[in-house]
Amino acid sequence: MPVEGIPRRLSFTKSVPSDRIITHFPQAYHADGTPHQSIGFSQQVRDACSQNKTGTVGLKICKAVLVGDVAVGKSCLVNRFCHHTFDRDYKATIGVDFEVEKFNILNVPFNLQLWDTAGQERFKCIAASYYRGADIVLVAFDLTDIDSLGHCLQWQIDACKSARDPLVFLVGTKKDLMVESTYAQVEEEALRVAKEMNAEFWATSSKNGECVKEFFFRIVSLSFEKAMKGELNTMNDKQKSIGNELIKIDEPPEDIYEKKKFKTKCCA
Ligand SMILES: Nc1nc2c(ncn2[C@@H]2O[C@H](COP(=O)(O)OP(=O)(O)OP(=O)(O)O)[C@@H](O)[C@H]2O)c(=O)[nH]1
Repeated sequence: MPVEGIPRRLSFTKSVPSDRIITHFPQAYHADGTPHQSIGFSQQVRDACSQNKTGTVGLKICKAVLVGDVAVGKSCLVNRFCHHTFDRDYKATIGVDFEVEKFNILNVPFNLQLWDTAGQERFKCIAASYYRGADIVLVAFDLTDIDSLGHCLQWQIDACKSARDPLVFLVGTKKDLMVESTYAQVEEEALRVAKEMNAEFWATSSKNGECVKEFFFRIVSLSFEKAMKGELNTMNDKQKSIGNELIKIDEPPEDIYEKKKFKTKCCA
């Protein structure tokens, strides 16, 4: 099925499952919990996608690392999104696990590489070696454990050390275990921490799936928009430098004038 409003000529949709096609910009979880104010893909990005001027974006893999305290629910979050499963038994992650998810955004292929790291102290060294070059840092905490929220800033600092100006998200897990009144208090504190981290806040449940798909669609869409804008800037810079080269070629080099002057002088 072609995506509505998007040309048929590209058939990337075929290699991507139908539930990984993004045609609309997903909204933030909480209006006060995000540093990203845009409510849609920019016109510049939409135009580039519809004209198939996407450069190398479709070939790149966007790297996301998921960090946070032990047993906050990182692996469950990944498994809910990638495999639609939930395991109530705790199995510690040894070092790291990773998944690759293929998306189609505005008819452009976009790949997400998701690194699920171990929260246990003894694996921290191994896990940290996978932070390098991350485009996205996801810091998870357990909504029922306020201490895990308190450690998020440090997780962010550690993960961002070797990342490349990443988008940062603060994600609360196990929302199904919260009663409304307690949740409201935790959310207030989480919004404060998110602001301090310049991160976008989300609250999810891997048990019942609440907001899990929306969360991943949001991170991948923001990342796509950022990658596209970077690519368009690079393409503009290249065009400008080609333009400058042409101007240089049009103008005769200075020494031609010098030779002419010399000739005139000799003939006179
Ligand atoms: N009720 C409920 N339990 C959850 C949820 N997410 C995770 N859990 C439980 O929390 C425990 C830990 O989950 P994991 O996903 O293994 O935690 P982790 O953060 O990956 O742990 P490490 O790999 O040790 O860092 C498991 O017993 C899960 O079943 C959730 O959304 N709701």
